[in-house]
Amino acid sequence: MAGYAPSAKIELQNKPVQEIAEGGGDVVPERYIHREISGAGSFDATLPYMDCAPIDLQLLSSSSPNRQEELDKLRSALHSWGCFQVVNHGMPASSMGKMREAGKQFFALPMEEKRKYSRPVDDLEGYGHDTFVSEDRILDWTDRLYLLAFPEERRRLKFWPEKPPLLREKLREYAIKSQEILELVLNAMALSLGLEEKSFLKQYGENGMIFARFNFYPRCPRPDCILGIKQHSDGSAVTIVLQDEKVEGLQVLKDDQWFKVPIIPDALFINAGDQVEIMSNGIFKSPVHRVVTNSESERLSVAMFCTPDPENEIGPSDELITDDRRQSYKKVKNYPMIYYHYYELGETPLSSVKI
Ligand SMILES: O=C(O)CCC(=O)C(=O)O
Ligand SMILES: [Fe+2]
Repeated sequence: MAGYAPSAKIELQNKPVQEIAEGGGDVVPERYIHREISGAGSFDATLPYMDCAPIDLQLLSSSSPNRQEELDKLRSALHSWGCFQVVNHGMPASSMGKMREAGKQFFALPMEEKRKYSRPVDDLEGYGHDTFVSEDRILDWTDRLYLLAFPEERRRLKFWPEKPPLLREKLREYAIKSQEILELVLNAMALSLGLEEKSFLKQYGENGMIFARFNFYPRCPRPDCILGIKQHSDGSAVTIVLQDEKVEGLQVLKDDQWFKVPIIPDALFINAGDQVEIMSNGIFKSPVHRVVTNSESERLSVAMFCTPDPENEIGPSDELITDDRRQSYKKVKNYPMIYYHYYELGETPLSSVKI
């Protein structure tokens, strides 16, 4: 296969993707190649777009007579897609722009500057790329900066880049706003299912955490067989994604068909994570999604993974367990631990807690 270089495997597998990409040429290490899907048009640009109407967050949490209609829209989007785009979310467009700018400026820094924030092998936080214990896991064409961003007092600033100065300041603000959005969304989710408004937020707990992940996808010489992020669902309760303002790449699986997520200016993309699928007893889906690469443009996104208090027990709400709908998930604590264990092995984490 053209561009397939087995001999490069050991030498290159731990390099940042950005360095491989900057090396030029179309030879990429074997560990990035999805052989089962390689071939022209695998990640076809002609795929349909996800055609789900954006949700108005302000309306969801208002006392307007149109609120119920918006709650119904939310329930239907989460049931069929597991995700939606949100407008009127309260995140200033300027904050969104600054976050993208900060991320782009960070990845544009010289490697030695970025390496000051490298993720240690036994840690989740810091700058780095995929590392898998298992040799046969295919690697993602992305470099990342992963930081616990909320609550503020739990930040580990040694991983927070000093350059560009914009990053620390803007991420701090962005995380506080993200927590507000999360709370509104969890409450609306519960209400839309006829539950007590705070029931999901109570499960989430007061000691929940938000992890920010800047995903940088360099230009890729083989978009036909290399993925920016392989298909997965998120281990969070809710993920709030700030997409690149120009470059598409995110795709969602629904009924065995991939759909492209369109770029809607000033909207945020929100998806349920596995823990909301559990709380809703499977009524809401934690969608399988992936990111494709492209050879023309790099792409940057920022995902905010809203993660319940690891001490809290997460489980299907009692009211959602009925004669017609049996309990489909076990109660879990610290689900991300379970998630990473199965993800490493290439298995579906959520299956391990299904009854
Ligand atoms: O880059 C994106 O648009 C989504 C990223 C994503 O799915 C993730 O970080 O889990
Ligand atoms: Fe994701």
